[in-house]
Amino acid sequence: PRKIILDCDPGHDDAVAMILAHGSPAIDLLAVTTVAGNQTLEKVTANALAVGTIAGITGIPFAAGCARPLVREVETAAEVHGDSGMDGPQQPVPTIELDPRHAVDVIIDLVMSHEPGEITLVPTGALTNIALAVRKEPRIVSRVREVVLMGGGYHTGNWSAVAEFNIKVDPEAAHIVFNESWPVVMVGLDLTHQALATTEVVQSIEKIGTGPAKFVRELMDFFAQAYRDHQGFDAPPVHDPCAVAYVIDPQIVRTVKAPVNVELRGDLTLGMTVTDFRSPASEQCNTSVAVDLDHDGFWNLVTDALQRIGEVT
Ligand SMILES: Nc1ccc([C@@H]2N[C@H](CO)[C@@H](O)[C@H]2O)cc1
Ligand SMILES: [Ca+2]
Repeated sequence: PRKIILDCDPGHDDAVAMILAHGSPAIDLLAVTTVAGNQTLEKVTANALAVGTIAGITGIPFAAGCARPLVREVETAAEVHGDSGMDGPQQPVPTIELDPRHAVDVIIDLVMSHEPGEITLVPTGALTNIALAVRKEPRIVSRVREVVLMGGGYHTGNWSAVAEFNIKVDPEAAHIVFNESWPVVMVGLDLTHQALATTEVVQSIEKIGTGPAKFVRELMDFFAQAYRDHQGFDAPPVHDPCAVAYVIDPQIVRTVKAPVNVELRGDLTLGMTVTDFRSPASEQCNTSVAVDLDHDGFWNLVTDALQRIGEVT
């Protein structure tokens, strides 16, 4: 199985990413780390512990990271995720303890204690923790197998006309991550807007009939309403598990090699992941962007993971 660290800001879709990573036999989830984004660090961390409790994610470190972006002020997405950051389902009292270490140190400790090329980083929130980890311990760059991040978009934005939330809330961190020499796979909105939780999808999840499945169904109900009200979508795009799905089965997501860099100075374009498709990418290009999703294949991974998790007492 692929060893991953999931750095997230739960977040309805982060919660599904956690459950997919935990339930998939192709993934060995080594740690869950949190970063401020969808809601404050305190709230997204409480949500991560709640999801871990509901899905039975025990025996691995859950560690909180940065409470704000490297340079800018915190910006949350409360209108989409609600005041708790994961509105909708009833939240359990967490039975999982938070690791006392900072997320950045957990990431560094894990990467430096495993063989080079063993660990894949899967950030599904702002890139603040990843950028700081690189600055504190630059040697992780050559040891990480690849960074598969949910964020950005080559022709779409959701936090401005041209920028995506995870990148735009901490563009300096994103600039650092995209400009290191490690392989980066950008699973952006162009891809994740294909991962719609349609009525059929939600019904296939509900049919599983377990507590975790009910939890996901309730998450989707809230997310669907928020996306209908604020973004004019009939069904909500479930962004974050797409990054995990790529690690599970790269066939599920078609990618194209292309140079990507992050705009830090534009008035209109701050946080844009500028992608250069003009000519075939050079051999040295270490970034690729996700283009096409196998929709049925993707949702089958999610329902399969929920089936494998089964009931959690
Ligand atoms: N409108 C909106 C804003 C932020 C997010 C979060 N940011 C990413 C999508 O932009 C995902 O990681 C998701 O958790 C989703 C929707
Ligand atoms: Ca997220």
